[in-house]
Amino acid sequence: MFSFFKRFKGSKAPETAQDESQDTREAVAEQADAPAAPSSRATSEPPGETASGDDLHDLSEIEAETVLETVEIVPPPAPEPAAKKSWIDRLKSGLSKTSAGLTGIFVGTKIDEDLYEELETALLMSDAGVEATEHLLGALREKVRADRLTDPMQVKAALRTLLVDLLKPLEKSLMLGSAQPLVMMIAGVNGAGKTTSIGKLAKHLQRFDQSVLLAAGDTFRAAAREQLAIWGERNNVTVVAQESGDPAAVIFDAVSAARARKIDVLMADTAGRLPTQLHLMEELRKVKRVIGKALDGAPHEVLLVIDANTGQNALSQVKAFDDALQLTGLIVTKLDGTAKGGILAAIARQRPVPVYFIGVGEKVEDLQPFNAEEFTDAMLG
Ligand SMILES: Nc1nc2c(ncn2[C@@H]2O[C@H](COP(=O)(O)OP(=O)(O)OP(=O)(O)O)[C@@H](O)[C@H]2O)c(=O)[nH]1
Repeated sequence: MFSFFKRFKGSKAPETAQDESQDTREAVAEQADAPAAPSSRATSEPPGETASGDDLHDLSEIEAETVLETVEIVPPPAPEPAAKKSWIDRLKSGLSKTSAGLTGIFVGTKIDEDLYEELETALLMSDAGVEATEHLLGALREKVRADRLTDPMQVKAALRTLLVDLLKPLEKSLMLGSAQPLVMMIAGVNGAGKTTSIGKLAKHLQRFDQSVLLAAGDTFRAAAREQLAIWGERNNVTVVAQESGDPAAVIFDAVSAARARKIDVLMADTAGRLPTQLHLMEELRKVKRVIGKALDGAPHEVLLVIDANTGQNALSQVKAFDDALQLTGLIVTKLDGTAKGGILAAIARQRPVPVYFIGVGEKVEDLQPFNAEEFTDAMLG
């Protein structure tokens, strides 16, 4: 069982350190009026004690010296009653277009060049890309030889192992509690699913007793701001928004508000943009810099949302946004109804940025943590 999120666990900080941290918070809060002013103190905050989750870890048991360890917290919450199908079922049906090309290959056949050729075509059609496809086929041929496999279903099992090995490094749980607020900046091209994913994630975080604040950093599209504001109202999540202006200023204000209100997680939406729009990419870099001025060490997470339908183009997006922003994670949306689920193999091979969540639909429970084994099983049928 994998965890939905992980919680950062550190020692109960000594009183003095807490006081210092408070001073630091106040000092930086004062800078909120001057967004351009450089941070005068480079103190990183000790992990804040979150109001929630105390039932899971008794902090008093932790030794005085700083011990940093990660702890798996509760598994994904039970799906809402309306969601009849389990996550695995939904993942499988979501990925059915991707798996359609791969599942039949191993049935009623023998291990020969035709089998490898068919597999190569299917992997390329799933947008796994040339590099990952060559890597998988080369390793598979080697394994068939070394293990003297004779049954095509054994070859399928070997492929499963290789695919899991390839995808495993992408598996990572989002860590909560390493900072308060934990600041997450979310970027992506237009329509990738940023705003919707932020909404879903906010709901998940609330279920884990995390207080959430949203920053409507998409100042470009009024409708996007309104979409987030309406969503926030309905779900009792505060949204910091401004009529117009600089996204960096909006997000700076939001970070200050999150600090003042002792919010657990701040998610900052940004306007969609193409990596080729260099001035807009520069704007994103500025947003990131300004967040760092509002809070040392922030943003703690820089997430890129990619639409799986865009296949190999999504890989280019990962590379470009990673070069510009040093991404910490990905959210891969719209895996339902795409035949291009193999794109995760391409990402694993060419730019292995961790995949925190995958989306297979529009409902809250359709966004879940990425698990390499589950994903491989759904992909191979
Ligand atoms: N089928 C499906 N649709 C999704 C998924 N994730 C998001 N969507 C839909 O994709 C559309 C675009 O989502 P948004 O969240 O508005 O995308 P955005 O990146 O914020 O778009 P911009 O604000 O234009 O940059 C919406 O209709 C969402 O419901 C998913 O996993 N599966």
